[in-house]
Amino acid sequence: MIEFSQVAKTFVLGKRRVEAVKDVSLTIQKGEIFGIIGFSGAGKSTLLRLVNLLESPSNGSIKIQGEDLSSFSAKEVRKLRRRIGMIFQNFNLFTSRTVAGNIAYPLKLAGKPKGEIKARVDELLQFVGLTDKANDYPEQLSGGQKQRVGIARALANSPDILICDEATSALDPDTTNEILRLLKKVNKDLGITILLITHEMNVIQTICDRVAVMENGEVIESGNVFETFTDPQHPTTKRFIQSVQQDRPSESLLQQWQQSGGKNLYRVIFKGELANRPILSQISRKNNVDVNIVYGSVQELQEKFFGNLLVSFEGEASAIHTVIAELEKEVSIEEVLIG
Ligand SMILES: Nc1ncnc2c1ncn2[C@@H]1O[C@H](COP(=O)(O)OP(=O)(O)OP(=O)(O)O)[C@@H](O)[C@H]1O
Repeated sequence: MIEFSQVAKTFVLGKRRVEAVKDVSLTIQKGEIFGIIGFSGAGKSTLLRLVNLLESPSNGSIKIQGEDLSSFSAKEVRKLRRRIGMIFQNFNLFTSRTVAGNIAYPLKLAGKPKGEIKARVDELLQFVGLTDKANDYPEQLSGGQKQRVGIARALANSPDILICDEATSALDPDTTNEILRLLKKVNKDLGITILLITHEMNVIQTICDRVAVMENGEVIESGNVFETFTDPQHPTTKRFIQSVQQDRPSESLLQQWQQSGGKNLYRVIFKGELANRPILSQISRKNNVDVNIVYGSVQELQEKFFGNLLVSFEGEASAIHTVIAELEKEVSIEEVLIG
């Protein structure tokens, strides 16, 4: 659907060159929700702006449904932009237009007849749950409601792709989840491919199918969200995941545990259907070892279980050894170093 091949974007500012995007190759499939995560300055916005040709690449090519954007005439660029809806962190609504007026705007630009515009606006208001706010002005709305208007406006011309630029970064956690549910509905019910950028791992975890992690203009890791969460490779990816996982208690609590005579701690990671089997208790019981869960969580990720537990064992040293060796055959287990 969207194919980046060795894409680079360099800004030249006098004698300074800023390599905002370097050698990015990614394919976003039709119908998926693809998230790009990275810290500030990683190059995410630049990459998005290349998709609707607000910027053109310095190198490489971008194709949408097989068409190379570099060959587009001005007219084709205008047509392309109609196929791509966009929503923003700060909503970018027209303050002097009503909710209905904001949603009608792109339809007017596209030259649609009045009756058709009215019907489409009503349909979109219903889709985003704002029928009763049609005649309000943006300043009368909450942040979540403003973003709903932004989404309705982006959908007006029935795009194939929706691009979301930090769409929930200005919202509180509850409103963020509400907007993420709406984006999921846009994807599922309307079949629209979503490309989003964010610095919040929660957004990736909640709605994305696949993710790419960017740093210094490069994609440092990409893949399926479940695999990336359960087996991150790059230290930056691990940092993002820790921000939503809290997979170990604070160092001071760990030291208290050790000082009070606590046993060695092990991290046990269960994935998918393994979480349905009582492996920990079965293997421990068979070897006459007790298992103590000290910290951790079991979460749902992409409709699969993902367990991340800190445990200690009590029993004969050789029996504990056997338990760990048997567990290693089924799950990921490693000793947690303290300090
Ligand atoms: N028009 C521009 N001219 C010069 N440099 C730019 C321009 N746009 C972006 N940059 C630079 O390119 C780099 C990547 O910026 P970009 O905005 O793409 O990152 P980002 O990951 O989206 O960060 P943020 O979340 O803070 O927007 C930064 O160093 C930025 O200063």
